[in-house]
Amino acid sequence: MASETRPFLKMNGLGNDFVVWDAREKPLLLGKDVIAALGDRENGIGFDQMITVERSSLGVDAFMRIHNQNGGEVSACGNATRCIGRLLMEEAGKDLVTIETAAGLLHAFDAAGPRSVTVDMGVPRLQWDEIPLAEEFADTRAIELQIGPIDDPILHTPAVVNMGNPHAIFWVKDVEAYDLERIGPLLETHPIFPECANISLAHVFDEDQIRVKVWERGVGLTLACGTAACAVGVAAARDGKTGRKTTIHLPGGPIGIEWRESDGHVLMTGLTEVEYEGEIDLDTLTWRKTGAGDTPLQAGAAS
Ligand SMILES: N[C@@H](CCC[C@H](N)C(=O)O)C(=O)O
Repeated sequence: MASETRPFLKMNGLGNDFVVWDAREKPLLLGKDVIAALGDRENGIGFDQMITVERSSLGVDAFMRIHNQNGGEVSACGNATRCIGRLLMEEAGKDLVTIETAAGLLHAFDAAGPRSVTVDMGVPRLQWDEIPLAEEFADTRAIELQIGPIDDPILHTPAVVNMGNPHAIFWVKDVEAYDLERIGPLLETHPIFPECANISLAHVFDEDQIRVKVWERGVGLTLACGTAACAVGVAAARDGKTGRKTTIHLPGGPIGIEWRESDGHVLMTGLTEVEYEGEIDLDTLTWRKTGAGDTPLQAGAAS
């Protein structure tokens, strides 16, 4: 029997990278172990998330399925929504598309600047049981972690926000002063988070400018996380640390966040990039590059 070869695209949003499959015509079902093997950076293609574009049962532009590098399926990915939004807009020649996700319908539209896309990520959920947390907290701006894995009082009082997925934000003096690779896994799996959580360290360094490092649930350290950027922007404004429009500076670059006053929606704007085209033999999991990606942007062209 002939082996099955499938084309894919490798993309990223500020370094948060994805393998993207088009499964609208031909479904693609991969097991957790296969996804984790493909996501492995040493022996596989290597990615933070695997994104499967499927037909929407609601009749919008597409459904986007998201798997973390460890093979677990999750509901939200901000950077991938911008990347898939760009692909669908280019394909249809439109400047606004609607993407169905497990977390709801999201609208993506062309932002000013080449390859820059804005996504309306909807309304953040802020109640303790919406995060979700394992016990009740009236105020989610700073919850008390009773069992702290780390001997540092600052790391016991995160703000928590759900942006379609759970986020905990630890306000620190300097994000560089912490070994996030060591503390990230302990905080991600803290018993207060029944579904685990994405962990951000954040500090405001100038007016409405926030430096952030993220340990992603099911992935690890990442160059950028769109939903974390949204969650940090919301947590900062809620706390009066910033206004409602912020720039979140991640290791991979800046993301613009607006927590819109009129309707409480969070708008996220940032760059997208096609790295290369590839194809994979699904029987042997051997893969190769088949085409080039975006040409580098001129210095100063990004916005
Ligand atoms: N990289 C993403 C978030 C991906 C999902 C996350 N790791 C989770 O488990 O919730 C983003 O850009 O938002």
